[in-house]
Amino acid sequence: MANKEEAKGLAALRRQIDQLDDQLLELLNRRATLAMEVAQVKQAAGENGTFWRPEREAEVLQRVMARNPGPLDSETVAWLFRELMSACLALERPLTVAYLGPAGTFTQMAATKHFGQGARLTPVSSIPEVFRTVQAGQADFGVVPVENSTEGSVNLTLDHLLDYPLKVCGEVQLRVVHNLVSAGVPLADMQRIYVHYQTRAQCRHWLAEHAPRVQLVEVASNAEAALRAREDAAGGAISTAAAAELYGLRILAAGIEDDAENTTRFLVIGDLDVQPTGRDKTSLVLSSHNRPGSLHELLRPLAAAGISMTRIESRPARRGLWQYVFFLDLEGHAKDPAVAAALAELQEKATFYKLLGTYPKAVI
Ligand SMILES: O=C(O)C(=O)C[C@]1(C(=O)O)C=C[C@@H](O)C=C1
Repeated sequence: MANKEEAKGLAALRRQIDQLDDQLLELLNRRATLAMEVAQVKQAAGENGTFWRPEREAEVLQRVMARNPGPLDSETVAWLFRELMSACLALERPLTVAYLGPAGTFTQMAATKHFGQGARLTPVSSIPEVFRTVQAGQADFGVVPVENSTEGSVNLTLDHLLDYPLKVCGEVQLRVVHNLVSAGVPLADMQRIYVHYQTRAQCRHWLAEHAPRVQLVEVASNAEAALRAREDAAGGAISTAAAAELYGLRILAAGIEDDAENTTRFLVIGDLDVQPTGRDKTSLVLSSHNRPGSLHELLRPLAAAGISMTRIESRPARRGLWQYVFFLDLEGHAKDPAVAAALAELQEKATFYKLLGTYPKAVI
């Protein structure tokens, strides 16, 4: 009897869900039709580049997160709307995105997080290759890792930002979870672990405690580590859960990164000027005279204008001995009047100055 009642209750609820789904379907397609009209407006205005508008997407996400009454949490709502916009954009004009592959890397996860499932993602073999592919017009945008909360900067990305005329059009933050995986061999019998150098550094303590005598073999990416372990009956890998699933490996230990907050920040690179949203960041690179106090003096306009610097990183300039360039991230958009004035002053004082990009802060 109770079961019959339960079935009746369930059927009634499901009828209501079906009704709402019909309404949602209608609304989703009405929204998609509007996005197609937006495409016509862009075309009529003579736009022939990408139709992607990161500032508008950030605004939509912030708006729905702020208005979300629950019980869905705001991050989930933002994920849903990200996918919705991705699907709408694919109807306007599909977007192509090159990322540091192979499939199953954190960079792929970051690219999907930022562009959604509607974008056509292409794995390429290295960070320089991402830059080259975008510069050659073979992809609209590229996604590369730039810094990790445990391990610091990805120098190859910084050096290429300096060398290429591409712009930073966005940032993506991703919680990075590492796993010990294998095709079957348990840790006790493992002779080798394939691991990317950044990952190795992020799991240093775990490896010292759990695998002190296992040989560590360095590979070019987290996904390659999984691929190598698949071919090696005595080898394991540290890799992503996505790569383990993709390549048919077992997860032996999950979440083995030393810092439970371990996060990587990625940059979107391309040839697009992104408009202000009110919650933006600006990235630039500069150098100063090699004199005591000159860096302090160079950065004074920022402090004077109350602009907060979220990051500063020095790298050898690779021209001249002990010459350095400084990578800076600031709060605000380069078009915000206070930021624009401070940047003009910086540019005047610096011996070298390059604006890398000005873009919305990561929303999710
Ligand atoms: O507003 C636009 O410019 C659109 O193209 C519409 C839309 C959306 O679906 O809301 C789609 C893609 C853009 O990246 C931003 C927003």
